[in-house]
Amino acid sequence: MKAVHFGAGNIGRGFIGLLLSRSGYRVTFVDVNDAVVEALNRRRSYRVDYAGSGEEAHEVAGVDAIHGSDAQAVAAAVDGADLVTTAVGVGAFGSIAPALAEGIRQRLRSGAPPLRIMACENAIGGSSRLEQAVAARLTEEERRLAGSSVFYPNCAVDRIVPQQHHDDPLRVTVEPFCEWVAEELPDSPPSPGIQGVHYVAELEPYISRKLFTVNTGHACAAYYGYLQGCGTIREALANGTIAAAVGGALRETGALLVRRYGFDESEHERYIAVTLERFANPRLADDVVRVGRSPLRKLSPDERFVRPAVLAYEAGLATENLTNAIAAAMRFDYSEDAEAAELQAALREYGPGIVVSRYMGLGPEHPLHAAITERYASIRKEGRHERS
Ligand SMILES: NC(=O)c1ccc[n+]([C@@H]2O[C@H](COP(=O)([O-])OP(=O)(O)OC[C@H]3O[C@@H](n4cnc5c(N)ncnc54)[C@H](O)[C@@H]3O)[C@@H](O)[C@H]2O)c1
Ligand SMILES: O=P(O)(O)OC[C@@H](O)[C@@H](O)[C@H](O)[C@H](O)CO
Repeated sequence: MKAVHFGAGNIGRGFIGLLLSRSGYRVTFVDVNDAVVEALNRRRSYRVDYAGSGEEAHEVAGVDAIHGSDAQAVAAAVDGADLVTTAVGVGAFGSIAPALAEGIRQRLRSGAPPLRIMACENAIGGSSRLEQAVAARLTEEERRLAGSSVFYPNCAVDRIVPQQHHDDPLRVTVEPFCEWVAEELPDSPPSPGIQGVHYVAELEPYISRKLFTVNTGHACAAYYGYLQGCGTIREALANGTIAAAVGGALRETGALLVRRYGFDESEHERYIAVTLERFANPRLADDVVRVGRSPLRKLSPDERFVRPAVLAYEAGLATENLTNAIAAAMRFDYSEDAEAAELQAALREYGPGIVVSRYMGLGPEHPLHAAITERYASIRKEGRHERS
């Protein structure tokens, strides 16, 4: 069985590629990082280390890579694939869509069997968004044919894989925990057996629980930590005030998740406790600037802050910790992050009110708008950020 995986980065090598290989797939990575593509093709294998479980390192073998700029080769690989996955970040969908569309076009011509494309990204409806990007590059007739032979199950993937500091560009250290939940689509051929993948009929509760617990809590720790000059998430959580703010935000999203999806309250408390233990893993140095990366994406309406805050507000639940964390995120001025630079430029040029309306979709009439802008005015950067 052949899998084509877009994005040979941290989660691509440390989670998706690893599980696919363990499940018997020959994995071809597609990436735009020259050094990673060259090393994968030269060595055909890489090593995954586990931070802290006593579990032995795993050698992922039988892999190769195609450079993303070689659109013809990428399309041919998609044409010959049994499965396609991605972990490139949703911002890169526009650049992988043309070669994916060409690969699908070739499959339609050759009468290839049905194909599943799973976007393993942190996003609600990630695969559906990729489907839209690909569909925009197909003709109406191709879209009709692809509609019954190319399937895009949405996914929730969870494993903390920090920025790597190995000399070897392929070696990757991951936390032992992992979870991959995928949608079982009606009217599609049976889902492939992939070790560790849990199929569900309805993904929304799972992606919401993951994004609004793991990622909301992570982002809170990152933005407050950054403001206090912390280098890592673990360091941020050692600060009692930050830990309390993260706990407060997770109580707010927790109340929403329990109310909206019927999760058992005590089981959800356990889920939060496990999440916080994972953040504090002493063998994993996770930089606040990695976790806080791309703040405009994280502050967008369907993401980890604004969506739970709006839904909680509409349900009559507390939102104070979430709105405070949004204000902290607006102070993320890490100059090496392009979105942080854009956010700070917009704040300077238009002011916080316009930024909240434009990027978060919360107009001045929304009660959360004033809560965020008032809190933003009182939050200051206290420390100088030190990278780990
Ligand atoms: N790292 C984690 O802890 C983690 C966990 C769960 C989900 N995710 C999600 O996985 C995705 C990737 O995150 P990551 O941490 O692995 O990031 P990363 O930067 O380590 O990896 C992304 C990879 O995609 C490649 N890429 C970018 N544009 C590309 C293109 N046009 N074509 C081919 N390759 C391209 C990059 O070169 C890089 O190797 C994101 O959506 C992230 O939210 C990350
Ligand atoms: O990948 P992002 O930028 O959406 O979020 C940063 C981290 O919160 C994220 O990568 C987590 O480590 C991951 O989602 C854990 O499963």
